Amino acid sequence: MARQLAVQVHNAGGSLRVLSTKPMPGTQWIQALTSVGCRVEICTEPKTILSVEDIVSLIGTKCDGVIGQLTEDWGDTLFGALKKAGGHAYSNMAVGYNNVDVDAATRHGISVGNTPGVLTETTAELAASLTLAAARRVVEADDFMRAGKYEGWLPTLFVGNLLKGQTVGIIGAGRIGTAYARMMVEGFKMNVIYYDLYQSTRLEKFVSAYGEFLKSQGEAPVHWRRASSPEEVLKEADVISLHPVLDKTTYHLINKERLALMKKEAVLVNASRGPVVDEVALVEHLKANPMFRVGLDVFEDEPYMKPGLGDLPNAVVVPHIASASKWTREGMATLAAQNVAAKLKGYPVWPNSNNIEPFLDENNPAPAAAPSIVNAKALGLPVGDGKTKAKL
Ligand SMILES: NC(=O)C1=CN([C@@H]2O[C@H](COP(=O)(O)OP(=O)(O)OC[C@H]3O[C@@H](n4cnc5c(N)ncnc54)[C@H](O)[C@@H]3O)[C@@H](O)[C@H]2O)C=CC1
Ligand SMILES: O=C(O)C(=O)CO
Repeated sequence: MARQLAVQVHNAGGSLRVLSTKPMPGTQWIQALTSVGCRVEICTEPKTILSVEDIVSLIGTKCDGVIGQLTEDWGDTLFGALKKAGGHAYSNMAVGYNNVDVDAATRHGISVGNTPGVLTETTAELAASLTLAAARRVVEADDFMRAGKYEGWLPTLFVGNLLKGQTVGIIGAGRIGTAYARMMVEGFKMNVIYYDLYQSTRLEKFVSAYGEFLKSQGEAPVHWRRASSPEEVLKEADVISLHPVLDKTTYHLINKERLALMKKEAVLVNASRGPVVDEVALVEHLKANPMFRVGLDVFEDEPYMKPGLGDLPNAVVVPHIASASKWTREGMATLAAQNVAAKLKGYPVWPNSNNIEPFLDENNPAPAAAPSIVNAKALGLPVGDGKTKAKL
């Protein structure tokens, strides 16, 4: 029998019971649930990652909805337990949902929400931060200063890579990949080559227009190119940033063979999911190519790094913080709560998950809709008109 885990309760008399497996930032998300009559129970256990058994215990015998985390294994066992407890709604507090067996949720008639859009710029900014930190060896230099090794300016001290006029490669030019590309184009006048299953017309139009602007200023224009394979990107780009979803087509997308195609002094950034990169092959490549650099926010075996990665000076590593801005994390919590609240209230699905701004305005009623349900079609859920306003 799993021990009783500590919870914090809001609106104790609420007719619907919604569990959050972790405390989340802000209060708007709690109001989104209590305002529609939910009792909200927040697990306050200090344990970083709850087990399936922990969550089954928290769900108990009556639970209408759950907000969970990307570190949790949401599959047949948990959706079966939620279904058995009378539940209908689940949401990840994340846009990525590779930790969720969506088919299992659908089989149990449970909606699966995610939180797109609210973390796009925050994540892209962290990827840009990792790009600069890796390209200009900031962490190595910081360590050097703190160790008291600085004896004065030298022509060759921590020489890194210039970004201006170089080529930035994007693999996965969706919301975040496109936002990152724009930052690198606007900020450093980089040329773009991207690979995605779909054409990114927004990115292409932006780079073309910005190139025309630069020409009007008497400056060299920037260019874009859509690659027909990841290999094209890896061979041509000086900086490559990974922003695809993690699925069977992107697992180990960067492997030993593709690393060998990259320029010896390239910078590789990963703020998508760790398993997109074969991390063992990456460690070997970093050891053999000291001028090759990486900036990593995610890891194949989170929270652990593959052996040797943490010892390498040409690797910048941070603990999955790409979406960690106050506005974004509070917004993720709000969207996740609204996904659950809307499903429990029988509201339709929002028609455009790429425009979630209306759900984040604290001064106006949120739409009476679920911001983003990834199995809405499979569950036959109605899609709203995008106009119905009501305070969730
Ligand atoms: N490190 C962090 O804290 C964060 C990580 N993420 C990760 O970033 C991912 C992307 O997020 P968004 O840009 O909002 O999603 P998105 O759905 O807008 O973009 C993902 C892109 O990947 C592309 N893609 C899918 N399979 C591909 C393949 N085999 N090769 C190339 N491209 C492929 C899709 O066509 C799409 O354009 C999320 O799924 C999540 O895993 C997202 C937010 C924060
Ligand atoms: O939203 C996601 O997919 C994350 O990784 C959260 O930062």
